[in-house]
Amino acid sequence: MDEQTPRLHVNGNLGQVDATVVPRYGGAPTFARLPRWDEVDAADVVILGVPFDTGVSYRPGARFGPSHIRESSRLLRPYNPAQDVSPFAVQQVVDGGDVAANPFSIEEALASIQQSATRVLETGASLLTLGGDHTIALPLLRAMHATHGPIAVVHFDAHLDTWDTYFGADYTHGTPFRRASEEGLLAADSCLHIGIRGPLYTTEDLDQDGDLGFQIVHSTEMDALGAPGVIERMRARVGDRPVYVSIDIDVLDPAFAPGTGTPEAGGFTSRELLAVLRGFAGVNLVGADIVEVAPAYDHAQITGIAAAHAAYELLSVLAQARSAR
Ligand SMILES: N=C(N)NCCCC(=O)O
Ligand SMILES: [Zn+2]
Ligand SMILES: [Zn+2]
Repeated sequence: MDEQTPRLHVNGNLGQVDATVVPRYGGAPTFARLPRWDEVDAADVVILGVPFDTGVSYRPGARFGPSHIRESSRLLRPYNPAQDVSPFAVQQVVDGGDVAANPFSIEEALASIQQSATRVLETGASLLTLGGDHTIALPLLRAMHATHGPIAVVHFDAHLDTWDTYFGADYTHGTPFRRASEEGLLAADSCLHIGIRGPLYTTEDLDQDGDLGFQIVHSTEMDALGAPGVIERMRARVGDRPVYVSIDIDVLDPAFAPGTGTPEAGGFTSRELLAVLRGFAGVNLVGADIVEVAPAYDHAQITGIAAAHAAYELLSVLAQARSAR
């Protein structure tokens, strides 16, 4: 540990740089100004960045997502009143840096991402990944499956991402959950998309998605169900399976997340997303990603802040599980 940097230190866990001593806008931009992985002996949760966007079909730029989310996370404070937990005090959370993903070979990038994820999971730590485009969910699910068996994916997105191919390519940001399903990585009767909306190619997109076993909470259902109703649907769907949460930031309305590659009108507010994420407390959450943050289209860190807060709620859910043990 850098002796010069005053950090919060609770329950033996090394926390954030003390913002009462070192102003938040200074110092290294690890997520929430947490320690790096190499600054602690052991970690309970590792945050990994995946700067990769070779799988996008429209606006590029999500390769800059990890650094933008980290920069946008400097203001996060130690205690989360919404979940009554201090996510960095009851567990050791660290920033594991970025995966070196080849921008010119998608398959090589997928292998590197899976390898880095596996390295985290082998230590027994939980993994939270900051993307990157949605292609990265596939190698992350490969690693999750190797550790936990069939995974119940709860997928927040405007898009199904169960399309077959784009321009003949198998590995793209519109196809990760089709590939994951074909590879047998998913608990087919327990997966759920939340926030789906917008124009499709044909009605077959929905039929094929249903054939793979997915269920959908459409964005339009939020008004009638509210966050509590969506949480109820999610909890009934996943039961006590190992759950992986994949958040495409475009699940939010472009008003709340302009900085993304394939925006669609009519999405959730950030308040709605955060409320649904809090509903994962008590669910067997084994890992998560937040993807598709493309800072070139962002303004005033709107999208980055939404992503950072989504990450904070997920870390708080993991903290609750740990303190309940
Ligand atoms: N944003 C993600 N992950 N996928 C969107 C793909 C939509 C399309 O190109 O038609
Ligand atoms: Zn999307
Ligand atoms: Zn997506």
